[in-house]
Amino acid sequence: MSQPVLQLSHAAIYQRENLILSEVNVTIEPGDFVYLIGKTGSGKSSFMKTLYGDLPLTEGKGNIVGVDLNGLKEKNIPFLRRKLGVVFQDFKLLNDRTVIDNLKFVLKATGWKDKTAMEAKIDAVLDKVGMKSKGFKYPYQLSGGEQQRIAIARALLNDPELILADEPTGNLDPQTSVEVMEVLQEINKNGNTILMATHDYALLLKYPSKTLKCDGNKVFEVVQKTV
Ligand SMILES: Nc1ncnc2c1ncn2[C@@H]1O[C@H](COP(=O)(O)OP(=O)(O)OP(=O)(O)O)[C@@H](O)[C@H]1O
Repeated sequence: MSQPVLQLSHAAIYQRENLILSEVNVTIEPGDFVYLIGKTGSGKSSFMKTLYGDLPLTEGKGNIVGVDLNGLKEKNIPFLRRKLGVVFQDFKLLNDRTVIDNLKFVLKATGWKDKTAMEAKIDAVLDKVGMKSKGFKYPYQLSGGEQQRIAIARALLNDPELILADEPTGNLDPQTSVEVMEVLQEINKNGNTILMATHDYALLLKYPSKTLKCDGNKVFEVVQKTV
């Protein structure tokens, strides 16, 4: 049996002294595609931030990609982030350099040295998101959907055990959202585990999958009606 990529038990999530979510019990297995839904302010981002070490886990137990979230030290956060791929609503690409240089920047920052290996990896991740021909563009020369595909490529660079996507389609129109979702579905089919926070119910209906809901300070699994 393989280990879950995420296991939270009796976890509580705080923003400073404010309790946002309590009694959180969540398990994600390798290969899963899991949605995290809930109204604005229900705690989706706080949940995600706890998982990538931006908020400390002070109550309950948490293990993600083999890293213990309890007492996670500042100096171990880069190690955790290397094992995760994080995708944000606002892409967070560096506008002063090309797509290839954005990706190279991350590889160098995570210890890659071999130029040929870096080029091959960049080529491979751009291919996965259908953006091989756009490597020489600057982010501002790309559409929102294309920028998000580059952000997904960036998340794939270090072969993450889990991809955390926080409202990845939040800034995109419905058609572009579907295109980005197709990319996420494809990489999930190829074996990547994905947790995606969203409030886009149209996507949930179109691509049904295991769904967790934040509501009333709790997280629980909801069963989707497939029509
Ligand atoms: N930095 C912060 N300091 C204090 N409270 C915060 C902070 N960030 C968020 N909160 C509070 O935590 C609660 C949960 O917010 P969070 O951003 O996790 O919700 P969300 O479900 O992601 O909402 P949205 O869909 O709008 O992003 C809200 O009540 C919010 O006001």
